[in-house]
Amino acid sequence: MTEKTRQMKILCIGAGYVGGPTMAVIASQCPDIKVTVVDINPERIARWNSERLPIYEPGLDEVVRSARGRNLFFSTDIEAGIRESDMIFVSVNTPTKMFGTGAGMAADLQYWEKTARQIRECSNTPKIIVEKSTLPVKTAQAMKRIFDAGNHKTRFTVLSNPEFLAEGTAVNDLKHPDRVLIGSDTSPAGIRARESLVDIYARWVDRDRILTTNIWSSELSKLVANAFLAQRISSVNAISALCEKTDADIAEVTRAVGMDSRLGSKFLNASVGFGGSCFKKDILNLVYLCRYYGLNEVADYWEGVIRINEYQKERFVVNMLGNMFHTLSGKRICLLGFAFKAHTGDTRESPGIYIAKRLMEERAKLVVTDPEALENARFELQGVEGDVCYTEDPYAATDGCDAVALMTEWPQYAALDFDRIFRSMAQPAFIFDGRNILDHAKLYTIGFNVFPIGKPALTHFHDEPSIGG
Ligand SMILES: NC(=O)C1=CN([C@@H]2O[C@H](COP(=O)(O)OP(=O)(O)OC[C@H]3O[C@@H](n4cnc5c(N)ncnc54)[C@H](O)[C@@H]3O)[C@@H](O)[C@H]2O)C=CC1
Ligand SMILES: O=C(O)[C@H]1O[C@H](OP(=O)(O)OP(=O)(O)OC[C@H]2O[C@@H](n3ccc(=O)[nH]c3=O)[C@H](O)[C@@H]2O)[C@H](O)[C@@H](O)[C@@H]1O
Repeated sequence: MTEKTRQMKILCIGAGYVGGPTMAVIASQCPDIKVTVVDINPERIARWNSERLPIYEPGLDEVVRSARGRNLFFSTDIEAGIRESDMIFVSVNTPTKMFGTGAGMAADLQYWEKTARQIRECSNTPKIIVEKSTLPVKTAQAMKRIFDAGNHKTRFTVLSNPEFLAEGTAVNDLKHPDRVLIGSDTSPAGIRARESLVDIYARWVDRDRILTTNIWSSELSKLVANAFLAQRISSVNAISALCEKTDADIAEVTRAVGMDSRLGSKFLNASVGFGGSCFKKDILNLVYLCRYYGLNEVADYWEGVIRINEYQKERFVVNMLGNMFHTLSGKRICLLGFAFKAHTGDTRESPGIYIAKRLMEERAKLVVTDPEALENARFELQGVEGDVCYTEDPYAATDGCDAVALMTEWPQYAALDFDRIFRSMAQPAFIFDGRNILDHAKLYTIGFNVFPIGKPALTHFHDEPSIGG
């Protein structure tokens, strides 16, 4: 092949929830580009090469199957991948740092830095390095310094291209993104690198949805997007507490508020709290950055989003305890769902983890059920002292229970036969709907004592409540 027709080679370091699906979609949209995904975790790579992918994501199997072995490859040979690639996406994890300065707040950049050093050592040809992981603003500067230090072999150009996919809808989000964001510097090499990444996305994304910005705006926009999304949920959840005190109904309030076109109706569902690997860590990262720059009022403001989320989870437990006669000791409670949201098996930072631990502290006996997340649920709760068992069958899980606490909004849970469940439960039977997806009036009629979020409770204990249809 001549230099002109040489096949472009993309490498992605990090075969996780972002690296795997993102590269699978790029490979399926660009059959002429060779896409390789590498990881230090051999089991993960083996799963990507198997029929049982390491993550559950609707539509992902088909996309992977269409490209794997053709122009999509999963490998543990990171050095070979680096050597042969033109463009390297780095999609390693950037968790909250748990030690030293910034512990519990700053992003832990050790995986990123190790990767940067490895890239530098193994590169003999020019590389475009794409920040795919979510990173503190100014990381690209640190990366550039690492790449340039003692490097006389070749040139590196760093771009920021944060990912906005949400789990459960990742394939659709990647195929039809609201926007693609690419940050670069304005040197000729920066612009050239940016244009080559724009050209890749432009194969399937309208050019007017591909935003190009300076690199710091791009890095910061990712943190801000997540902070705004989480802020919306904490705002709704804060108001749900007020609704419960005033007999207002959070669904009616959010409908009325969301019909204002300036606010919009999406992402206004009250819940037991937000989870997922990113909202909390990215806001903490933002808070840390603000404090680092001496912006303490700004930091306090964003920290409030997390405080409300913690409060919402604790409120849920206290509500269960108070309504179940102030003791959960020895009571059997079913956690209906454990994933942090529906349509994923991911349980990272799932509110279910906190609720489960608190309920076990109260010496309740737990039965955890979830259609996709049981393996991860077991992992999250390993070593936690208490009585917990797991089953995929929701009817077996609720059998003999005193209470059901709905944690995840799996649509199949709304369609369960609650007459049957009620008959199999201890009496009085309680349902705490942490996602407001169940038909509360119907559950009440069946005989349950029903506790939604941000809506009047429906109980059989006092005067007949007005359930208002
Ligand atoms: N999970 C999500 O929905 C989203 C995540 N992000 C961001 O993307 C980044 C990655 O997130 P996930 O994919 O969820 O993480 P993940 O933990 O699922 O995947 C990261 C992978 O990187 C690998 N890795 C770590 N160090 C490595 C090294 N030195 N060399 C090779 N592989 C290495 C790990 O073994 C792991 O498989 C994070 O910064 C996250 O904030 C951004 C948007 C969405
Ligand atoms: O950076 C990331 O990791 C990603 O974080 C979120 O995606 P994700 O965490 O996968 O899922 P979301 O749909 O945002 O839900 C997050 C949490 O908020 C909860 N939620 C969501 C919406 C809502 O109205 N109410 C609510 O409680 C969900 O149940 C879930 O626990 C963002 O939506 C993505 O744009 C972003 O790329």
